[in-house]
Amino acid sequence: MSAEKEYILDEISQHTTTESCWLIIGNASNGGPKVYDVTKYLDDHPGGAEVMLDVAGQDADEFFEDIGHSKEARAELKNYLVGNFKIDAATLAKMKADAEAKAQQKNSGTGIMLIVLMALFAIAYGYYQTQMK
Ligand code: HEM
Repeated sequence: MSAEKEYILDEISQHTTTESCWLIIGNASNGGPKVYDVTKYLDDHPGGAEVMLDVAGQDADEFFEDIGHSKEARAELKNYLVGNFKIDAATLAKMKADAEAKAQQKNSGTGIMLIVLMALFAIAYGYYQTQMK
């Protein structure tokens, strides 16, 4: 079996037009990010060419998943596979930083929730105490 071709972001990001439109789709849950040349599919896409051109040359996985594409759409996708997305050191570092920033946001969100919950509990307890007297 020949090894699948690998592309780095620098190369993928050149393909952003109706002449040549590439997308990165895929994540850890479905075999990893892969590169698709969807140029020929632009006019056939039921969601229109514009949405695909908006994310051309980039990681479009989140957009692709958010729409909730059907099984048929996922099968169609396979026809346009050109290779794997090779994450270079700079992209990996950026993805790590983004993930950490997101995780931190989540944590601070949980922290605030905890404080609000404790405050509510304190009020409820105070109320309970006054009612018991
Ligand atoms: C090669 C990649 C893609 C394929 C093969 C594909 C295929 C399809 C298909 C078959 C549908 C019809 C509904 C369904 O069967 O799920 C659809 C709808 C749609 N797609 Fe895609 N799609 C691709 C990429 C994308 C991307 C990257 C976006 C967004 C950035 C997108 C946005 C949409 C939207 C907005 C609709 C319309 C949904 C609706 O009307 O409810 N698609 N796509």
